[in-house]
Amino acid sequence: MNTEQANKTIRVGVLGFGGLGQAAAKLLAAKREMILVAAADQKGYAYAAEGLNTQECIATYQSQGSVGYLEPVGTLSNNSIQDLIATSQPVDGYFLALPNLPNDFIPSVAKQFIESGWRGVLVDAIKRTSAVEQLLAMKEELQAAGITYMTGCGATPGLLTAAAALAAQSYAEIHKVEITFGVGIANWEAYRATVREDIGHMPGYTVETARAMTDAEVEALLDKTNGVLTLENMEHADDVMLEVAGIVGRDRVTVGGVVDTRNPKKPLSTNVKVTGRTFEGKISTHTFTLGDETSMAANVCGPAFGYLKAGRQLHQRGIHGIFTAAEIMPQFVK
Ligand SMILES: NC(=O)c1ccc[n+]([C@@H]2O[C@H](COP(=O)([O-])OP(=O)(O)OC[C@H]3O[C@@H](n4cnc5c(N)ncnc54)[C@H](O)[C@@H]3O)[C@@H](O)[C@H]2O)c1
Repeated sequence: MNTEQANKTIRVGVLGFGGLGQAAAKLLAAKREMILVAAADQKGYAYAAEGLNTQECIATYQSQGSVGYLEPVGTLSNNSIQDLIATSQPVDGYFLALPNLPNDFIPSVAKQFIESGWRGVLVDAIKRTSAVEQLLAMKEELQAAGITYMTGCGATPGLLTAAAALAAQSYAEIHKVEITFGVGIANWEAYRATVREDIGHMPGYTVETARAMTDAEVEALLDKTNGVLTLENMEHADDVMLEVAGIVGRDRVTVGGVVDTRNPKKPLSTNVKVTGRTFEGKISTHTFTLGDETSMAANVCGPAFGYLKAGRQLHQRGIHGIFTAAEIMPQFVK
């Protein structure tokens, strides 16, 4: 890499190295414009200015439980995010692939960044309306800290919310936005936080009860449903994001889906339907459907880095604060 390329390359960190964090690292390995320099999990972190070796990070995490064991670039720590930020190593932007358990965990990580004096781009794929609302309320603090924060930038919320914002342009009035997702994963342990957070949306469960469940209790619940979770009327941030973007009131946005935790095949095609009235008075529905061959990981991590690139451009123009996936176009990462 020559000096000019090195200056243009965006140095990225991934916080959380579970299902999505590892997928993010794999995705970045094939990119030229971004390089993975930092990764953190619950027990440690790794940093390499010239770029981390994705295979080694994944192998170390899977065999020893933390990237902190990676020689010679890893450090074990029970306060990995705080310690990583404190090393003052240059990182332009972070993807927060962390569990949002409890429901204010990711906002509390954003606060750590604000207090540290670090300046750059943060991207999350957070799902709950109330969590995005906590972050939106931090707008002025983020602005003052020189941070450009992109929230709700995964698949849903994220790619599908952005598709709804685009589809809405045909209409004079939007009547409803309906998001239906199908997720197929081979085993629930690959995406523990995602599955636990989904259980938190089921009748009779909350974020707290889902968080407190042991692995055996999660298994027992999944045994009863043959591994399938059916989710309806979820508290999903697509609603507040489309409302804040001025597109449609949150009461007109619904999100639900089916997650099969025992089969990588999607149980149904993920789609968003946007119904409205055109200026000529015609009622119509646009439908945007994701290809069944694309995985949840591809549909979350691709947009997350697309929004990180867009956030970087805003940051370089001195535009700080917080933006959602419904307000900004992601930039394709080469
Ligand atoms: N918007 C979307 O479309 C979308 C889709 C799927 C998942 N998600 C979200 O992505 C997030 C990650 O999900 P996952 O299934 O990959 O999680 P996971 O459970 O597989 O991995 C979580 C990782 O975070 C690390 N971690 C936990 N606490 C930590 C701490 N205090 N400090 C540092 N690291 C810590 C763990 O060690 C682990 O590496 C979840 O919040 C999920 O809801 C969003």
